[in-house]
Amino acid sequence: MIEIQGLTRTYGATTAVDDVTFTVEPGRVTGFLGPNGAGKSTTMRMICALTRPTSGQSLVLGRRYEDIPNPGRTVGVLLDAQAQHGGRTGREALTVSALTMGLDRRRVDEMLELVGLTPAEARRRVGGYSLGMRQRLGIANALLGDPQVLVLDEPANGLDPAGIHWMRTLLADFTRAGGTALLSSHLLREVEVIADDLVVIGRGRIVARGTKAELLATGGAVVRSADDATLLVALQQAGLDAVESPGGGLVVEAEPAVVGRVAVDRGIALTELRPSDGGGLEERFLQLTAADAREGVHR
Ligand SMILES: Nc1ncnc2c1ncn2[C@@H]1O[C@H](COP(=O)(O)OP(=O)(O)OP(=O)(O)O)[C@@H](O)[C@H]1O
Repeated sequence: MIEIQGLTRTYGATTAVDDVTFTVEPGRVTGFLGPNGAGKSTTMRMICALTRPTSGQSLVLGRRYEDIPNPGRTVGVLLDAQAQHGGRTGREALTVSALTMGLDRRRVDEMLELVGLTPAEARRRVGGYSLGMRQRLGIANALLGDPQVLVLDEPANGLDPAGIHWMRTLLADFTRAGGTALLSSHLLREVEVIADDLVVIGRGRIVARGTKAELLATGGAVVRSADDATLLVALQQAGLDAVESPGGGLVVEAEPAVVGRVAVDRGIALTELRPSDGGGLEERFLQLTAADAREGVHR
């Protein structure tokens, strides 16, 4: 379990992480979702004691990370797959980690096989690896010490759909055995596929958390009309939380019937009206973070 309580980090006038509280449960994959610059990496770095919190704390299995002896045996971490030493081969990189942690070298071969890096690939220098291969190596490195907890920052970045499916299976096996997994992503589709629970962050603050099913169930409505600008004002005047969807139309935090009633009352012809659940987590995510996305970095 990871328990995060009131975690805050400021850089000068910027509050990168703002009073963040959530729990990552064992036996489940928790997706940490947010647009670029939302504060995911900073939060994960604070969990792993690489960044000092301005206030608040995080506990991994009841202890501060810095108080865990030989932490790689307890917490597997992948923070930046690109940052791996380019001059070493994949096998050498894992061997160095294994020796540092006091592990049997045989563990290296097991992990290479687990992440699907062939012996020939493992003999190549990491500098020549694709991003997907680096991610696999980084995951092998995180799993090397047979940890109970995984903290993975954007692990699916660079993986193709088959790679993402592979990761889902790998993390499902890990959590089925009682492991705790926290993984971040700014790509909703990845998280939708992989995670059981979700924590959504925008501009350093938690904007939603719950099981994936819960967040989808409270999805609101998607609406398009002959005059979206007028409809937006009408919905907001009716006290509803409505925002423009980057994909066109409006996302409204209300039942479709309520949205339809406002449109009828104002005489606005609708061209589309449906529960946003049908569009998956993406609309929900955009709806949740639209107001919180940092200017110019929301995608
Ligand atoms: N060392 C630092 N110095 C100054 N500002 C920082 C530092 N690290 C992060 N920030 C700022 O804190 C905010 C959150 O950044 P962070 O990297 O945690 O976001 P993120 O959600 O991981 O984004 P991304 O998906 O782009 O990696 C950003 O505005 C970033 O510019």
